[in-house]
Amino acid sequence: MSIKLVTSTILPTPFAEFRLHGFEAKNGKEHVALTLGDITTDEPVLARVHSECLTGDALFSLRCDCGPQLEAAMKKIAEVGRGVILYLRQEGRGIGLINKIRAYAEQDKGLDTVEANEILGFLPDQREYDIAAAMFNQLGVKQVRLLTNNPRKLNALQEAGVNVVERVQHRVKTTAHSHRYLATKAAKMGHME
Ligand SMILES: Nc1nc2c(ncn2[C@@H]2O[C@H](COP(=O)(O)OP(=O)(O)OP(=O)(O)O)[C@@H](O)[C@H]2O)c(=O)[nH]1
Ligand SMILES: [Zn+2]
Repeated sequence: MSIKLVTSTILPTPFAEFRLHGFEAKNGKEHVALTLGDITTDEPVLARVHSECLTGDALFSLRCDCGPQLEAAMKKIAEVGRGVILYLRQEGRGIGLINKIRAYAEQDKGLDTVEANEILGFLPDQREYDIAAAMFNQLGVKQVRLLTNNPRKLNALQEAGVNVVERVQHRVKTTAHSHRYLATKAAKMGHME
């Protein structure tokens, strides 16, 4: 999929002063990347490919681990002084915000996160990672150390042409609310320790 880097600016945060890059995809979707330091050298770059989760990233939801994972990625990158976060607008594993709320309503009735997607007619995970490869390329990133526990994401990124030289574990604390969700991801979606 074609995507282009449109504009960049400074983004001061509590963790570091990042650069914020705005991308526009051909389908009209807008994505962003945060970068810190010189990520264009040959040394592998600590990287996180984060999928949008409005409820977790912005509304402090305890149903998932997305918000703490995003914060942890920003902190880890700030600590080493160099890295990149791609923030992909693939809300709800690609089904969109309203459908994710529908899926949560199904989970309120007892289904797990995979069954809820399926009963609504979706695959458990509809995300695509081709744009991530294109974004890394445009940012000049050559090799990455990827912060993830998700084997599907790892494979999809490699298939899309991203040179992942290392998988870096990216676990955050489980809460009483996210416990079942995380257990289902481990059991049914192969998420790693
Ligand atoms: N459809 C659906 N999407 C969800 C649900 N809970 C979280 N999400 C979405 O799942 C995505 C995050 O996916 P995860 O599998 O948690 O994490 P990941 O980024 O793939 O894996 P890691 O790299 O290990 O964190 C975000 O787009 C969330 O909006 C849910 O119950 N149903
Ligand atoms: Zn989430």
